[in-house]
Amino acid sequence: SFLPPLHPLPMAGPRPVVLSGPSGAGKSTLLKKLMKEYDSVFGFSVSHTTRNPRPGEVNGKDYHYVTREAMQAGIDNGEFIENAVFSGNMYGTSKAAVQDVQAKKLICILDIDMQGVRNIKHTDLNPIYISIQPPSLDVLEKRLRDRKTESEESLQRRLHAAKVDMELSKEPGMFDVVIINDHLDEAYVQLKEALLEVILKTERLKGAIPDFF
Ligand SMILES: Nc1ncnc2c1ncn2[C@@H]1O[C@H](COP(=O)(O)OP(=O)(O)OP(=O)(O)O)[C@@H](O)[C@H]1O
Ligand SMILES: Nc1nc2c(ncn2[C@@H]2O[C@H](COP(=O)(O)O)[C@@H](O)[C@H]2O)c(=O)[nH]1
Repeated sequence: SFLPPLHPLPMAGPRPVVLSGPSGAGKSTLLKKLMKEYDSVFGFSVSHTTRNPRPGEVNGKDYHYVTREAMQAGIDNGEFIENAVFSGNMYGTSKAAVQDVQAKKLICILDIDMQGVRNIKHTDLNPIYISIQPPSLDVLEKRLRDRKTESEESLQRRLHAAKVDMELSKEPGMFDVVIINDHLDEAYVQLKEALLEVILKTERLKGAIPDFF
């Protein structure tokens, strides 16, 4: 006769979320809105970088700001899930960054470049991949210039990377959802729609099964 298993099979927790797209497309702007509205659902994976902090950025919150030597030592030591060089600086997602968020029973959101997306696809993280794209390269350039965070050299490097990114994001299967961030409020609604299932699942499960994660 059929006997149910003594211990039910462990259920997988909600999938992490990867947000990618050209520098200046609006990833951080959208992410900050989302984290503010759903602070009990999402947690940000704080990357490491060798670039200097921008005015207002906080070490340990926006990034872990480290030297090249420290970053390379961490990479050599196997502490990173993925890492890349972008616009002349090193960036990477540490295993600890993702674990810190998961320990708080939050859905982990990663803000990473296209190299990061490709590398994460070879891991077992299995996230939802969302690309945030600008309406055009001209609009992107204007946003980056108006942000006043980049030198001319850094700006040109970012625009060059953006052209590649905009092409790659069209490759079938690269992203689950592509959002054009023209009007911020509309892009934000689309982002919430893309994440609705995972938001509802988390809110429901947090109430019903506290140890789901
Ligand atoms: N829909 C929008 N309309 C107009 N300006 C926008 C819009 N979305 C974002 N911005 C502005 O564009 C600039 C770039 O946005 P943001 O810094 O969020 O981009 P990002 O994708 O996170 O860039 P990076 O990858 O370099 O960190 C910011 O000054 C932001 O205020
Ligand atoms: N592969 C990774 N890319 C990352 C990571 N953290 C951020 N980024 C990407 O870098 C660029 C530039 O960021 P900025 O803050 O200097 O403007 C942007 O596309 C980010 O998505 C990471 O850990 N890994």
